[in-house]
Amino acid sequence: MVLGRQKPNVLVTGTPGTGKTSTASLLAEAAHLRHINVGELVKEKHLHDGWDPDLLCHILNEDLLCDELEERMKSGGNIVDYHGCEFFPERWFDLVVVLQTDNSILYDRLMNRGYSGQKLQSNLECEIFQVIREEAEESYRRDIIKVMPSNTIEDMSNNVEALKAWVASWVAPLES
Ligand SMILES: Nc1ncnc2c1ncn2[C@@H]1O[C@H](COP(=O)(O)OP(=O)(O)OP(=O)(O)O)[C@@H](O)[C@H]1O
Repeated sequence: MVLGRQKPNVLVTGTPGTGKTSTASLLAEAAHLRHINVGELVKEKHLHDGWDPDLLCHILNEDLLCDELEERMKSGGNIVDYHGCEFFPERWFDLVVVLQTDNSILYDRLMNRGYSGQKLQSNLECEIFQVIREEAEESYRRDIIKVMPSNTIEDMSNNVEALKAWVASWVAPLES
């Protein structure tokens, strides 16, 4: 495998509301990595095919997003934050973090954000059925996946500390 990056790329994924953006931004600061909030990037650079009126979100154009990210990923040192993971090239990531939140806690977080109806329901089901965890396990090697609880602030700070230590001990794989 030819990689050539001097810092690792980390994917932080999980159901909306599990704490990806909060965790990724703290980790970026702690480990001196670049945080890429995919939802924001998609809006900012119009990497979508319009608006989904049922789910009330942009319809991601995966090809445009991957083209946009390719160069940044080559140089390494990125934390990518997104609620999906199966369409990114596997070679981009050295670590895939799946955040998980107990359903009653997630319910409160999503309600606080004003989610309701189908959007609330589909996100809660996504977490109950561990859709993102399965997606990660089908898309990446098991040994690079870390499933982490994200129920409390203490969980978040433990996760950031553990991930910061992982980044500090990361050694670039030998190119061949
Ligand atoms: N581990 C945690 N403990 C307590 N509160 C948390 C935790 N993780 C996230 N939160 C809170 O939950 C809300 C959602 O967090 P955040 O925006 O980071 O989630 P997200 O997974 O990035 O969501 P989205 O995919 O919609 O962007 C925020 O108000 C945040 O402060």
